[in-house]
Amino acid sequence: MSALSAARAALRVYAVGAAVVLAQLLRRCLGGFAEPVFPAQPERVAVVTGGTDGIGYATAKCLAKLGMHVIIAGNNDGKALEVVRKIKEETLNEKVEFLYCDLASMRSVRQFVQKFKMKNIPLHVLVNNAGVMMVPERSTEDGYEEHFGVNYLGHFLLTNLLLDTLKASGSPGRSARVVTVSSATHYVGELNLDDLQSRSGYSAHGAYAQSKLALVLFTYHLQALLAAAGSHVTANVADPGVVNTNLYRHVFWGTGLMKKIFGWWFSKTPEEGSWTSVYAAVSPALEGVGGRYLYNEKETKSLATTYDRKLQRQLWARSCQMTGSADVTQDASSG
Ligand SMILES: NC(=O)c1ccc[n+]([C@@H]2O[C@H](COP(=O)([O-])OP(=O)(O)OC[C@H]3O[C@@H](n4cnc5c(N)ncnc54)[C@H](O)[C@@H]3O)[C@@H](O)[C@H]2O)c1
Repeated sequence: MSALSAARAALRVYAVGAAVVLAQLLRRCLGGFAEPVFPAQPERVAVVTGGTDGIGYATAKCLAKLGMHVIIAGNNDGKALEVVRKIKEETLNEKVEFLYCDLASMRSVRQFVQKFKMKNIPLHVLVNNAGVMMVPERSTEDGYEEHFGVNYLGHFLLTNLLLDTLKASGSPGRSARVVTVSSATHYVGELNLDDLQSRSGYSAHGAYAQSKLALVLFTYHLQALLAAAGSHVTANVADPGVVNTNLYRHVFWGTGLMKKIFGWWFSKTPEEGSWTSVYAAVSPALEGVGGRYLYNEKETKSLATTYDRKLQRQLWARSCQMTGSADVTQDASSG
């Protein structure tokens, strides 16, 4: 990517961010974000990636409050004990735990799944929440560009490895659910199938937006495969809006400063940012409903390209190759 294309990618990301911020400010002036009422979820099990921080923490806490057994899958093991203790204390739910999972390592993702499966418990909700944003050019353990590797491929592999458990846990009228957290930046993302790893030139903004676009394409294709197989599992995308978290630690210093000073005013709180994920995870209105892009707890349209079935299939096939995964949903649909 040339310097000009990188600057264009950055401008596009900032433009979409500014549009979301303006809409959020307007909403604040008109009364703000009202906390939705979610039904209790006893006997249900959820895995939340990146649940030690930000939106993931708020999601894990909210699900625990609803009575779910919550397993936080994360790489922030330094915080794990404290986070689990806090959630247990605040929700009076003892069924909260942490299992190490570094999405930048396929080996770690596989180990996580192995440990999870050894528990012999069902899985009703998988929230693919963890993410990195605008990190300097770096590679994952497996040699993939970090945004693509962590945000997208790590979750692709995790979901595929957990699909059999999700399928066994869903039932007619009570589907298991995959919730994948994307972002408004997907609207300005471009998926370059010939250069998914940004080898021809790196733009942190472009790479983040591409990973978030890939997650939407992934979700829609997953939903199509699950529906074709008659599985009682649904897959939806949640867009949290602009949320006051540490995700912005790598942004341009001027933007970071603005966020520090005025963030409380124009951003959602992590709790507000988690509501769309929780809505996707538990709302009765979404029973049996998949393949939706959800924003502010409502369905909305994603970028036109995300509905391109051919592109979805191409990305899926490439992702199977890159993660060394069998196409388990295909197997299931034919079996
Ligand atoms: N904050 C926002 O404004 C915003 C906007 C749109 C979308 N999102 C999305 O919301 C999700 C949560 O972001 P956040 O704002 O809470 O950020 P955050 O930085 O507060 O939390 C991110 C979490 O992801 C985890 N994580 C990072 N790398 C990981 C790895 N290799 N393996 C496992 N876990 C890893 C971190 O440990 C952390 O727990 C992300 O997917 C982000 O892209 C956030």
